[in-house]
Parts: sequence; C-alpha cells; structure tokens
Amino acid sequence: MVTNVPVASVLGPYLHVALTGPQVKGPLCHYLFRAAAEAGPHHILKMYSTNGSMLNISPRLEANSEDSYYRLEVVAADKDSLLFPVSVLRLHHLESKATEDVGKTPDIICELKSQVESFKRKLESVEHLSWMGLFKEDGDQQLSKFSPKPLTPHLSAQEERQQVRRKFLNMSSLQVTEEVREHLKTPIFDNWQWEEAEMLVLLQVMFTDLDFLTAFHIKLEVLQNFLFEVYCHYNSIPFHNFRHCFCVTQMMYGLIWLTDLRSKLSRIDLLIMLTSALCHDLDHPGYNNVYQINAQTDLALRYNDISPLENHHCAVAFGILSKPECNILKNLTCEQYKHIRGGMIRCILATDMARHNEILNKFRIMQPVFDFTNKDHKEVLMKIMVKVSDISNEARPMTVAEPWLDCLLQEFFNQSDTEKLKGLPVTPFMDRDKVSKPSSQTNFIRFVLLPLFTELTKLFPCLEQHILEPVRRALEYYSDMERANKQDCHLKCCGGFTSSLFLVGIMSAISKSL
Ligand SMILES: Nc1nc2c(ncn2[C@@H]2O[C@@H]3COP(=O)(O)O[C@H]3[C@H]2O)c(=O)[nH]1
Ligand SMILES: [Zn+2]
Repeated sequence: MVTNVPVASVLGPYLHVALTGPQVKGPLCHYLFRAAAEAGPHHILKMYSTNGSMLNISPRLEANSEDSYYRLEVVAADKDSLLFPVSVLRLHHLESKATEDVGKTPDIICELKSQVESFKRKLESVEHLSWMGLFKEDGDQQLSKFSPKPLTPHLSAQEERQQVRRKFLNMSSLQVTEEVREHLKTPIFDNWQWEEAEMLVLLQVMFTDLDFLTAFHIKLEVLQNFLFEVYCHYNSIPFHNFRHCFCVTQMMYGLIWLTDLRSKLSRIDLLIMLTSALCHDLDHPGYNNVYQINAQTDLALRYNDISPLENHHCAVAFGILSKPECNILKNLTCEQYKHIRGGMIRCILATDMARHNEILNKFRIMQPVFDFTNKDHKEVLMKIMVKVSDISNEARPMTVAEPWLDCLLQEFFNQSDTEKLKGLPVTPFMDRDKVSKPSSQTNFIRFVLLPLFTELTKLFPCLEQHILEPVRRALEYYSDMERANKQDCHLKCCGGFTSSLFLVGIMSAISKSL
C-alpha cells in the first residue's frame, strides 16, 4: 500500500486531517503513510471533506484550514473484495470473533459497521442526485418512471421472470394496434410506458414486421424463447438494462424504416443490425471497460483488456443462440450463419466507444463515394447504425430522454464511488463530486453526438428532422441549464472544471484507437 502512494504525494498540500483520534496537520503523504501503516496492507483509505463528500486523495487536493479539516477513514475491504457483500461478511465474521473473545462487540466494529451501512445507503439511494437539479419539479413522478419496478416481496427474481414470460406468451402480438405499430417506427416512441412483457411483444412485432420469420424460417416459438432469454440476460442496473436494450433496438428499427434501408440492404443485413442492437449490452455489469481493466476483473483477464465488455456481450449472445430452442438462426445455411455471426460480432464490438473515432473516420472517408453494393461500405454503415442507435437517447423527446440521463449518471456515480472505495483511478466524467448534468450533456452532444449524427444525415438527409434537430434542441436545453447553474458560484467552478474533465475523459477513451 505504502509503495503505491505516488511520489508526487510527497509534494502534496499542507493539510489538517482528522484521523481516528485528534486533529493533526502536515503534508498529505504523512497521513497516508501513517493511516496505511495502521490499517494494514489490505485496507482502503477514504478522505472526506467537512461537509461529508468524498475526495480524491491526490497531490492536487486543496490545502485546508483547521476549520475545514479533512477526515481520513479506513474501510474494511481489501482490493480483491466485491466491496459491500464481502466487506459486510468480513465485518460479521470479525464481530462474532471479537464477541467470542471479549464478550461484547467492540466500539470500533460498531463504528465500521455503521460507516459501511451509511455508504451503502448512499450508493443505493438516488436522492443524492438532487443537489445537481437532476429532477424536475415533478421529480417523484419521473423517478417512478425510470426506477426499476420494485420486486413483489414474496417473488424471487426467477419467479418474477417466469411471470413476465407467462404474460408475454399470453399477449398476442395481434393486440398491438396499427397506431402503436406505426409509432414503433419513429424516434418519438415513448419507451417508459411499457412493462417488460409488453416490450417483449413489441420486439416480437419488430422481427415479424420486417418479415424475418418468413425469410429465415424462424418459428414463432423459437423467436419468443430467444427474446425471453435475452431479457433474462440483462441485469437490473440503472442504465445498461433491458429497457436500454429495448430502446436501442427500437431506434434501430425506426432508422431502418425512416431511411428505407429495406430497399438498400439485404434482409440478412437488416437481421444482423436488429439482432446486434438487441444483444449489444447483454449481461452488462454496470461498470465500464476502464473499470474492468483497472480492477483486473475476470472479464478483462479473459479478453486481455481488449473491449472486455463488448466481447462478453457478444459471447453471451451466441451462448443463447447455441441453445436449439432459442436458435433463431438454426434454419439458415452454414454460409448464412457465418455471415450473420461475423456481422453481429463486428457490430457489437463497434459499440466500444474507444473505437469511436476509428469507425467515424472510416465512414467520413467513404461518405462522398458511398456505395450500397460495396461490402466494406456496407459493413461500416451497419456499425454506424448500431452506434447511432446505442447513443440516441437525446434524439428522443425531452420527456423520454431526460430520465435516461439520470439513470446514466446514477450508474456513472456508482462506478466512481466504487473506484474511490477500492483506491482505483477515478474516471473523471463519472465523479459525482465533479460532474454536473448539463455540462456532461452539452459536451457529449457537441463532441460525440452531433459529429456522428451529422455524418449519417449526409447519407440520409431525411434524418435531419428525426435525429439532428432534436439533438440540437437538447443542446440548447442543457446549455440554458448550464448557464443557469453558472449563476451559482459553487456550480460555476464545477461546470468549468467538468468541461475539461469531460474532454480529457471521453477523448482519452475515444482516442485510444488512434
Ligand atoms: N454523457 C452522456 N453519455 C452518454 C449518453 N448516452 C451514451 N453515453 C455514453 O456513451 C457510451 C456508449 O457506450 P456504453 O454503453 O459503454 O456507455 C455509454 C455512455 O458512457 C448520454 O446521453 N450522455
Ligand atoms: Zn448500449
């Protein structure tokens, strides 16, 4: 632990720090050494400001005063632990052992337990987002829209899924009205009003209305098994969940109709795009590639740090397809299967944002001479279509898009909290202490969405009104919000800082491929 303290820490700020005992002062590294030595090699240090927010331990920490001392805490979790479950288990173990030896639970263990519980509550609650104005006036209503449905207490996850399956199978797709079918083909479709079983029916409608069942001899029952397994393999996490999968697939479906791709690409390529959208985030754990690599997770080890998540999503997809009762590709020729497998792997791996510039630049070069009969051109277009669908929330009406941003930030903050707790590098644009909702979005729209959507709109000018204009309106909306926030002195500092943080963060992720 001590040897991991960066050399620069020696030059760190002069600090007033409260350790467990009295308040003391001196350079940052002094406390790190002292606390690390006291804590032992498997513990993690956390630093808090006087108002209780967690700080990055770094030489750039601001020097403070006796009135605004920092608090340094030791967390009972080691670097291999799965954070809370394991640390809580360890505490229980420690508690029972200490109780056996001493006859009562020592104060230090009570204190540690209450710290773990309080941090756990902080991670699980979404109220902390309110300080950034994350919720509009009717916050409660919105919260209920995007927060996961509470499980019926007596139902296990398994039973709940079976209930969804029964509902799904009992609902005939014929019940989906013509009006809903038409709506499903547009980016203004409101995903929040549908429950899981209904989303499964709507996915079934997408596959049937594109004639995939007849073209590829897919039995309805097999399609239903496949869709249900896909649903089961998304996790209940704030953003990368089954509803996100539904949205991305629905946007892909909408784009296919809006751009009349049915007349430009083969049916098999459309199947690749829709199925890739459906499977692109399967079994997402809620922690991104940077985390996987820094934390040396099993996924990073398995895939040698190369797009670990996207490789995993793809492997899970083909795992599902390997079950005969779910295999929608089983009646295809070997040649067709190989084509679809290759296409899906390319499309799903293309959703790694570290490859964003590489793929967008390829598309830019092809743009002036784009040829729908050219294999390379088609492959890049298919990747671009999946990428656009994946990050298309802001192309939706504001009432649909905004709750998605809240969900995304919740997942970001969960990750950065964990990074802090485990002593890993903190991903800057995910840090709850540094990021604000409008600055995160204005930067994402300016530097990622507009360049990508503009390029696709050059090929399909009709998309201007459907995806470019709403994104421009969203930029105005968040720019106004940013300006309003800047009138508040505290947020002014955060906002300015966040812009540069965002750029450093997202651009370093994006430029990895260059
Ligand atoms: N700030 C911001 N980031 C987004 C938005 N939509 C998608 N992203 C990011 O783009 C990434 C696309 O790939 P991931 O799903 O891994 O993670 C996604 C987020 O990090 C958005 O609306 N705002
Ligand atoms: Zn996604």
